[in-house]
Amino acid sequence: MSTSAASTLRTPSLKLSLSSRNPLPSAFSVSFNGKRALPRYVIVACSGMSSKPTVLVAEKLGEAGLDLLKEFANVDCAYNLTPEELCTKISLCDALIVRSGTKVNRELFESSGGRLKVVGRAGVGIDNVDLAAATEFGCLVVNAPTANTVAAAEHGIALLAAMARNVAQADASTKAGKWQRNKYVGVSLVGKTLAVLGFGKVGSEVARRAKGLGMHVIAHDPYAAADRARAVGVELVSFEEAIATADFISLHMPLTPATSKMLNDETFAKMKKGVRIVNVARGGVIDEEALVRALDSGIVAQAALDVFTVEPPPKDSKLVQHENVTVTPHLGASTMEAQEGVAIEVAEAVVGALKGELAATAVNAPMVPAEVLTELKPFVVLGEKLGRLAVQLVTGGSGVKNVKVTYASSRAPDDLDTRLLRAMITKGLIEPISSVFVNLVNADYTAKQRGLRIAEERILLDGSPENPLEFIQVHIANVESKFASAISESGEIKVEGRVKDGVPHLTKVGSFEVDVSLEGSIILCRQVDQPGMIGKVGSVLGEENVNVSFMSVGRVAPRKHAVMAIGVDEQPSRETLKKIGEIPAVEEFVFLKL
Ligand SMILES: NC(=O)C1=CN([C@@H]2O[C@H](COP(=O)(O)OP(=O)(O)OC[C@H]3O[C@@H](n4cnc5c(N)ncnc54)[C@H](O)[C@@H]3O)[C@@H](O)[C@H]2O)C=CC1
Ligand SMILES: O=C(O)C(=O)COP(=O)(O)O
Repeated sequence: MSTSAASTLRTPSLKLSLSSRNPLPSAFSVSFNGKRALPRYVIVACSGMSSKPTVLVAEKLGEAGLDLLKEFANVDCAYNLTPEELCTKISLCDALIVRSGTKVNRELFESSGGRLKVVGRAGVGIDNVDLAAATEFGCLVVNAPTANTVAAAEHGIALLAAMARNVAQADASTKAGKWQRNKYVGVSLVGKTLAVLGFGKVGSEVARRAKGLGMHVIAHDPYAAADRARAVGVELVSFEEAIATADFISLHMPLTPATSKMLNDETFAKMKKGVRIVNVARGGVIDEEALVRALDSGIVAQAALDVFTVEPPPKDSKLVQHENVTVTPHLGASTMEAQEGVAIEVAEAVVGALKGELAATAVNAPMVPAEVLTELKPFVVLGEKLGRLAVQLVTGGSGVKNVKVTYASSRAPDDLDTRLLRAMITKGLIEPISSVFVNLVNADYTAKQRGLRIAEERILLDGSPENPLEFIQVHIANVESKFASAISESGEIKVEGRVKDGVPHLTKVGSFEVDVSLEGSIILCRQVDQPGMIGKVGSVLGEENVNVSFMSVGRVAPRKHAVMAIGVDEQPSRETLKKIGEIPAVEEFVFLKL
């Protein structure tokens, strides 16, 4: 009998696997290579694939990105598929890469039959991806948020200048053989006020460039930091002030329910007469019919649009055809440099996700800084195992509905990000009792769907905050337990665990203190405390060649009740478990698979 299985473990590098072929995988597996350098921001993705995965590239992607993908996967470049063709193909694909032209909707996830595990958006805006559906289906969505920023900003500035000087209209007129120098007198940019709406990556780059053109730049962004704006020499103002004072407005916010049709009849009415508008964000942030009315009435003197509510817009679109409107066919990100960069950025994210590594640009899962993740690794494993143990102790009652997780730490609550822990505890709680696959992406969603309420509680401990956590407790309320001793004084199933030398341990069951490494499986056994019990149980297991990896006894008082926790490497047969139950001093016992 070995007393510890922990000695061979090294610091694990976290690798979460998710296999679509196995509905109940132990999907959160730890690899012990310890070699990988983690990216700055990390997120857990998924793969348990044995053969080469297949990546469907549905829109044109730069060669450098394709080369990266080909090193790891079978790459199917199939552009201009109809939605029906895409739905048919998707069931054969593990990952899909798109730009803004493909609708990645619920139907597509349904058609994938659970195989699609990663969607890569080769660009920023993910409004063409149904994130709720992706999350429900446990599909990670990654994007390429940085590589096209400058391209979009440069296009915004190009449109601003072209609009102010009627470049497109004058070009068409000149090519038509006319020479209309008086008709195309423009307006100057210098000294004019530009309101940047959405002071994120693109917005701030536009602001920087506009300052260089001598414009007075203000910005509105409810979520942007004032000091970041100040650093560019830009004042953050309210939406009302921005639209009322601007000579030019440039739009740079994402399309969300909150920003949809942000510019509409009501807001156009509050603008300075003769305002000029640039949109390289998303068509949907403008009510396009209202914009036509504002152009006709002269409130808006000119507009320059790269993006439209429906792309491509109808041929007879009044907006596109309007003589005071300059249009481009969604070219913001379309420079050679940006497309090469975006292709590499998205290909790296998709390959990493398929390998089960931690992706840097996840959109529908929490991003946890690498330093934090490195610290939390063993606690994440502990959380999942405690969830698994706790739920297996339930035998009846009103269902697993109310779970409380207690984190005891000497760190201030702000210093402890529990999202990853909560997700993996949820996984541990749900997977043993359902056929649902739970990962970091869909954990909260799945819990909600099942009516499982997970309340989190912190206990602030004195002492050194060196370790992120002292212990984690999982409590399940309003249930009966198949191991009565697991019910705590407050009437709930309670299990507690700690990390010792990097290895998760079970340290409390109900009111009984135990100490068993959380590996393999566990037998919990309550008996009348008396000499020889360890030997008796050990020899029953030994007879069947079941190796005991760890054993500990916790008791309320000498010669009273004691709970023995036994870690076993192999699963004992029914007969062996029955023999343990028949040992006279044994009052109850349970076998739990981790
Ligand atoms: N035309 C094109 O080819 C391209 C278009 N884009 C689009 O440009 C937009 C901005 O992209 P990034 O700067 O990379 O994104 P980002 O996420 O860095 O910036 C967006 C900013 O909008 C702000 N915002 C959110 N709601 C707002 C509201 N109600 N009012 C004002 N601001 C709000 C956010 O706080 C954030 O600072 C996105 O819609 C993106 O899809 C980006 C690249 C190319
Ligand atoms: O990145 C974005 O948000 C864009 O709008 C670029 O779209 P595209 O990849 O050119 O279809």
